[in-house]
Amino acid sequence: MGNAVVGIIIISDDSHPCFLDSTGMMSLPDSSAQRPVGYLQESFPESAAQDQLPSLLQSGAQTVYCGFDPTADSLHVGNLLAIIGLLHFRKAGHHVLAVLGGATAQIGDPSGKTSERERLSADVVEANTRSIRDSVQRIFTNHELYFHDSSRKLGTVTVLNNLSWYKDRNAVGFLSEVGRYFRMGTMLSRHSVQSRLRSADGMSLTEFTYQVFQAYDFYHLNQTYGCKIQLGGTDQLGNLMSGHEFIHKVSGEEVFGLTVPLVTSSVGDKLGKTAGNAMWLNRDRTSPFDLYQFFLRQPDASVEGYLKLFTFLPLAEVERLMEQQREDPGKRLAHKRLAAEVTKLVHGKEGLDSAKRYRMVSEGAVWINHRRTDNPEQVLVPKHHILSNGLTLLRVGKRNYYIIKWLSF
Ligand SMILES: N[C@@H](Cc1ccc(O)cc1)C(=O)O
Repeated sequence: MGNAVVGIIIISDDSHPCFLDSTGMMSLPDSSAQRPVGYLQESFPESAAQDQLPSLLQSGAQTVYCGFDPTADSLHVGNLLAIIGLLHFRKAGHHVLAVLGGATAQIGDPSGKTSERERLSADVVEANTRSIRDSVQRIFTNHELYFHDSSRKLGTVTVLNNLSWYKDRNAVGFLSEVGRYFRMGTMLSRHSVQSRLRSADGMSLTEFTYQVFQAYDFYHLNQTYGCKIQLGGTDQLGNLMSGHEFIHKVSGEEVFGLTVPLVTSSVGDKLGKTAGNAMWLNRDRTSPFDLYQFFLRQPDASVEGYLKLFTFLPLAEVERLMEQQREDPGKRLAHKRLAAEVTKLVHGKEGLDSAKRYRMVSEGAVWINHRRTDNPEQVLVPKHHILSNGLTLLRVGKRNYYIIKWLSF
């Protein structure tokens, strides 16, 4: 299977998801609220793109899942697109499962990695899982609060940890029951395996078995929640295929895998991972201000695409913004809107407000003790900014003066 877009799913605002073909043609007559954004890159099986999947989605509320391995204590901007994918499904009335890989993070997914990552202890994974669970839940709540039209019924959200269905299993039972459905030839043919086998370090048995666990997760969710659709980044295609084949062999049921595109910057870097500086979704790693600035700084050529992918703005609104941007590019209205929408989704209204407050600082609209400052990291550092009389003079913009009286200094 190549990288061609084989089908683009549109999850409309009116609870009637419809399917697009690769030319972007929509199959539902009322297109006003829909977003032909090329959201889903590939579907598996490929043939399902045109008919089985659209009819499944239109037959009633489905359960869709996406997994995230807690290999760090925060997700990053690259994961956001998959979360937004789940949110689109939810918006269209489908139920979504966000699976945190408390078990799979201990195995380590070789997909898209050039070398094996260091083993993570169960304790570290558990702490990471807690932190990621909080932020994923916050994003779902922010979406509900700020981006959802309450007249429409949202699907449910369930956050799960795959450790819960592995912790009581033993290795002998698992291999004896599940392992025999997996054929070595097929497993070896996966791109993630092939590329690693060719590398100098090769691949451990632990990593090699990763696809079995992700396939079993899909099976478990299919049995427990009737889940028939798994969403993942493009590097997940092999794991999605393993799940599809496994479920088909065990139960004869047809399930589907969908991938969201890997977003790269205009110079081809993975978005948010430039020069090793990941843009994290947890605010103690990347502040709302830095996240806001990151989107504000995106090149002009990317902003329209990002507005479609990372925000829930109706397409007509995106077009209007781009029109205004073309009329007065210096105002960077489209960038500001993009930055605001993403910051609000990730950090809520309070996070956005704090990002904007700091923006005033970085634009040089803040004076401390008559000195203009433009570094948000250096605003009100007690050692530097408290005058000998225990006061600090603060000016924000042209007219807002404040006297801060410090109770202890
Ligand atoms: N393998 C996925 C995460 C994942 C984990 C468990 C799953 O069941 C599904 C997906 C990734 O690395 O992005």
